[in-house]
Amino acid sequence: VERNGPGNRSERCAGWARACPGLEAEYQAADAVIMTFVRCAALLYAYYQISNLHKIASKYLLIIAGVFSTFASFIFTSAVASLFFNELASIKDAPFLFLLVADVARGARMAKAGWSAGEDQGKRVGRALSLLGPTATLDTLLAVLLVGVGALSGVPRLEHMCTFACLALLVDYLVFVTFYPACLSLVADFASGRKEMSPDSPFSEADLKPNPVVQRVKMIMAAGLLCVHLTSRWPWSVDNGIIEGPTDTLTPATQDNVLLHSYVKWFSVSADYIVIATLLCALIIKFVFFEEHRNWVIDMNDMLVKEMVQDQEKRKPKFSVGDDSVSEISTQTECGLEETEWPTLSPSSSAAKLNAKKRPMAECLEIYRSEGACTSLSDEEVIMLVEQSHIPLHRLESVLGDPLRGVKLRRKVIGGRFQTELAIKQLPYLNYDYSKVLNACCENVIGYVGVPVGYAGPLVVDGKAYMIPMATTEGALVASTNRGAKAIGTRGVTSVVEDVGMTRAPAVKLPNVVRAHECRQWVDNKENYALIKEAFDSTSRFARLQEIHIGVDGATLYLRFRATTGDAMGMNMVSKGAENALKLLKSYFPDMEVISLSGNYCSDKKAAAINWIKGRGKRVVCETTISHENLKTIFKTDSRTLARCNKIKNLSGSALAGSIGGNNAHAANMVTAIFIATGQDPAQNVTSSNCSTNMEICGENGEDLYVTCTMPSLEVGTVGGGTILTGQGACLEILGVKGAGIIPAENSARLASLICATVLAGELSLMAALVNSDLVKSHMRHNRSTVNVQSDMNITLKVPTL
Ligand SMILES: CC(C)(COP(=O)([O-])OP(=O)([O-])OC[C@H]1O[C@@H](n2cnc3c(N)ncnc32)[C@H](O)[C@@H]1OP(=O)([O-])[O-])[C@@H](O)C(=O)NCCC(=O)NCCSC(=O)C[C@@](C)(O)CC(=O)[O-]
Ligand SMILES: NC(=O)C1=CN([C@@H]2O[C@H](COP(=O)(O)OP(=O)(O)OC[C@H]3O[C@@H](n4cnc5c(N)ncnc54)[C@H](OP(=O)(O)O)[C@@H]3O)[C@@H](O)[C@H]2O)C=CC1
Repeated sequence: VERNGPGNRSERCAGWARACPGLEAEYQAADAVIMTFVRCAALLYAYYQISNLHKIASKYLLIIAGVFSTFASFIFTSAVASLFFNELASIKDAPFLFLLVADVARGARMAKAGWSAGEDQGKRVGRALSLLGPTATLDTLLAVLLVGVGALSGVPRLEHMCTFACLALLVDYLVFVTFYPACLSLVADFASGRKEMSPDSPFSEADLKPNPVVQRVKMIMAAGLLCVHLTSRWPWSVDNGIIEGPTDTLTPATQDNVLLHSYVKWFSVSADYIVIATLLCALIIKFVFFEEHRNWVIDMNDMLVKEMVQDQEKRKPKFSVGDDSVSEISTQTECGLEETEWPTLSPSSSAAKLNAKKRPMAECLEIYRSEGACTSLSDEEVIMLVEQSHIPLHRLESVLGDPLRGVKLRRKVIGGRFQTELAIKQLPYLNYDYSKVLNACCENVIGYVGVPVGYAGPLVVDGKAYMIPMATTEGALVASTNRGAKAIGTRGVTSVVEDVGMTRAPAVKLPNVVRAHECRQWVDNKENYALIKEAFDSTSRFARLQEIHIGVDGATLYLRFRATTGDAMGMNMVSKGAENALKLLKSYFPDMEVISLSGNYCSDKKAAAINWIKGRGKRVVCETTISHENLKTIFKTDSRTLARCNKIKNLSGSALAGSIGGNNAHAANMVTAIFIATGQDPAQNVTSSNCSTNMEICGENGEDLYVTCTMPSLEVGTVGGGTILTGQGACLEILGVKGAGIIPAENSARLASLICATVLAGELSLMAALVNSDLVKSHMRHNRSTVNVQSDMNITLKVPTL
């Protein structure tokens, strides 16, 4: 390659790591233009990578992969480059180059493998490396050959930069296959167990498998480029026509010429930097203010939503009925979305809409299989794959890497399959954090049901006033509880709580009653119990076995494991512990058969006397005294009437009905409303509503009322289960019991005492309504809507003629 410089100077400037003499002096306009172009391209490429990264992985991965792989590789490259380049400072474009060659997405994919939930992160990183390694090798080879072409360009600075870029690529590759996975395994190990850092979608090896078609194209390109390099760098072709000129032949200029030359040089350099600076500012502004991200963005769709809200008053929708997304959004706003909170629609869904042409099935399948995900497929294409059973409908969230888009597409598929589009559109789905639901609270999600939350209070419990959130659709319930809280007043409720512990009772069968008896005796032995306890406790940081109570039925044993579970309700925890304990027991009794991990002697979610008698979860007792004055003014009754009714209704009536744990008026009402509001398992209202309400006259003249509520089996938690959801978490926060307490079970015990105190308030108020014959009247006022209920006038009762 030959190049003529100023002053008729010829200079050979091609080849690996060969310095270009007089580089600074020969700052040409072409050089500046090319360099500006390269820098702009680098910035745009980096911007593209950053704005696309979140599709691959969560923000943690973005931070790990982005910061670590770019920064570490840059440091290593600079260190290696200093061995080849005398003046490292001359490579001032190195950062730009690095932006161009670094493949952050590759790093993010591997990070995802190490970060996904589950065990053996280290192994998965190794597996990811074995899958990504060959592609990374081919990519690096191809990139080196491609960038190496720049080193033949004849533009000095570009040649210099390309040489550096090749070096950077090789170092980056070495870092990626050695240092990076090692660090990743360490970080993943360190972070394992921190649930909040788990990624939003599980690791799938398919994510890492390369597209074979692309691989083949890359290999052909690499072969072609190799030929170019061989012909350009082969000794006989390089020698041909090369003039090894003097290194510095600048003609001495006049004073004016020198000045003019420096102005021109200054201007070209400044212009170069002005272009870069302007581009950088524009990109930053675009990214911060106009770009679409997962959690905070206003995109075009949101603008449509805003317009819809504005149009709502006029009741004239601007959009055609066929526009599915808009009509759904319209439903949402009518369902009561706050106008300031805009739903986040997935970037891919809006992008997908622009991609009007649906690609053929085979092509979509190839993309899905090669990427292991559907991020680059349009909504229609994804639905096509679902309908052809290539994607299970319940895996939508994970293959899309976008929970909201998963829910949205499932609604479409279900709506189409069962002709329920119109009904499904009435079900809200926007403005909800589905990432918390995934793998924790619900499957096959198509939306959510809003339940109104009211508050009762202030209710004073153990000297502190609380506002009690209650989620219910039973009108009059909150009003009633509120009245009870008012009557209790500042005297408040006093509570005592005992952490009984959660139970799980597997049913195990032995060959005969003798063996069953031996087994029972073995478990009852203190030393053996210690072994079982060790096995049980090893499964959790918080679950601690307290007792194994054994029920016998012939040769079948029911081992009722009872364990405290910190601030969690604890069903998953005790089940896990019991399973491990059974493994140990089986090693001593190989002839023991585990019939079922739950033998109904626990007893969970079914009415059973055992929980009433032995307790389950938290046992709470509350008491208060209502003054004669409050009974008269607030309840419009007196202590004798209430105490008498309580005896006849809650004690004798329930006994006559054969009720167990039902010596109360409506404890289940308050229990369930608070359960739903605070993310408890609603099905556990069965056992949790066990309550004995007692009322006695008291005071000097027997005009005050002493009331107690005893609830032996409140199954509640402030961590785990539905408590992690945003709204439910907010209600726990209102009560000041969100998450784990400072001492284990502190928060869950407080929640239990608040529920029992609320039950007491509700019991009082309903009893008062009953003795005053106010029940029907109040429910007609608070509990009967005129919407959707046919007017009485229009109903004609047709009496059949005989
Ligand atoms: C979880 C399964 C279903 C897995 O079951 P599996 O057999 O491992 O699942 P699979 O991957 O082989 O898939 C089989 C099918 O299950 C469904 N399926 C599979 N995964 C999903 C998903 N993510 N979303 C939606 N559907 C799913 C789906 O239909 C799928 O077919 P496909 O559609 O793939 O052709 C199974 O292990 C199971 O049923 N477990 C029991 C869980 C349960 O019932 N829990 C209730 C709570 S327990 C309780 O509260 C009360 C208690 C226990 O205390 C009462 C007592 O004392 O007894
Ligand atoms: N499996 C079953 O048979 C049944 C399950 N359920 C469902 O189980 C879920 C509730 O199970 P549950 O075990 O309560 O909750 P989780 O399964 O969510 O377990 C609680 C998790 O929180 C961790 N944790 C962190 N801090 C604390 C703390 N301070 N106190 C206690 N645990 C803490 C525990 O750690 P660690 O891992 O160390 O234990 C555990 O991983 C509900 O969704 C319910 O619907 C309901 C009935 C039956």
